[in-house]
Amino acid sequence: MLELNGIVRVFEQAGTRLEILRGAAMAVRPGELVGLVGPSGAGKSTLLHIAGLLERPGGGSVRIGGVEASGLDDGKRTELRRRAIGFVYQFHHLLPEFSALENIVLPQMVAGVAKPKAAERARSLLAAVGLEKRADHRPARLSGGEQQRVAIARALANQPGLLIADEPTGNLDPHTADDVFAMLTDLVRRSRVAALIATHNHELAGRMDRVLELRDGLLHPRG
Ligand SMILES: Nc1ncnc2c1ncn2[C@@H]1O[C@H](COP(=O)(O)OP(=O)(O)OP(=O)(O)O)[C@@H](O)[C@H]1O
Repeated sequence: MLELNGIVRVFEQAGTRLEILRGAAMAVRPGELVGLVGPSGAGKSTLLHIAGLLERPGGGSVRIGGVEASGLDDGKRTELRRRAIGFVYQFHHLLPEFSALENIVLPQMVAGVAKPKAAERARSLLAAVGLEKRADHRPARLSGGEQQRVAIARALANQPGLLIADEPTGNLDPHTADDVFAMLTDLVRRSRVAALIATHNHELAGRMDRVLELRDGLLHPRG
């Protein structure tokens, strides 16, 4: 579902060249959970931005569902990103003035799904993350773990083939992180999404199918 080859990214800072990615390569299959670890500043977020078509690499190939993204113009890249990729971040980024249900309905309506169908899917996703009774709550009335569950349901609203998550449980206490992570992995496996998840939590990383370590600009299999 996701294939990266020879990914290069160089930043220029005050006259210094920072070679953050120097030919990183990886692939994630449908239903597979791949963990991404590495020291702070190694370039994990940069790699996720490139894999998520939010940033263009300085070199290399990004294929999403067999489509080579490098040759696409910005409009086509946005279209591919909206159709094929769901994102979860450390902070939920839910819209505060909308309910949990509406937060999951809206991205579907943007993608052209009619409201009744979008609401039906949103309800089933809320049930899948154990929040069917919280459908009408605004984010401020949900706990941190519940907010993150809604964010995960929202990321899966348009049935993406690829889920990209950057520290999805990084803002939660250890017990809640554990619960949310278990729910995320279960949902990913059941919906056959390919998932690439960056985390500093080595215990959670160890529960994924594979772990890749980003070091010196390259990806190394771990374990
Ligand atoms: N737009 C930019 N311009 C210049 N340097 C950048 C830019 N974006 C990232 N960097 C640098 O690239 C390096 C990698 O950053 P990145 O956020 O990808 O690391 P990370 O592995 O996700 O770190 P952390 O685990 O701390 O979140 C850092 O040294 C950062 O300062």
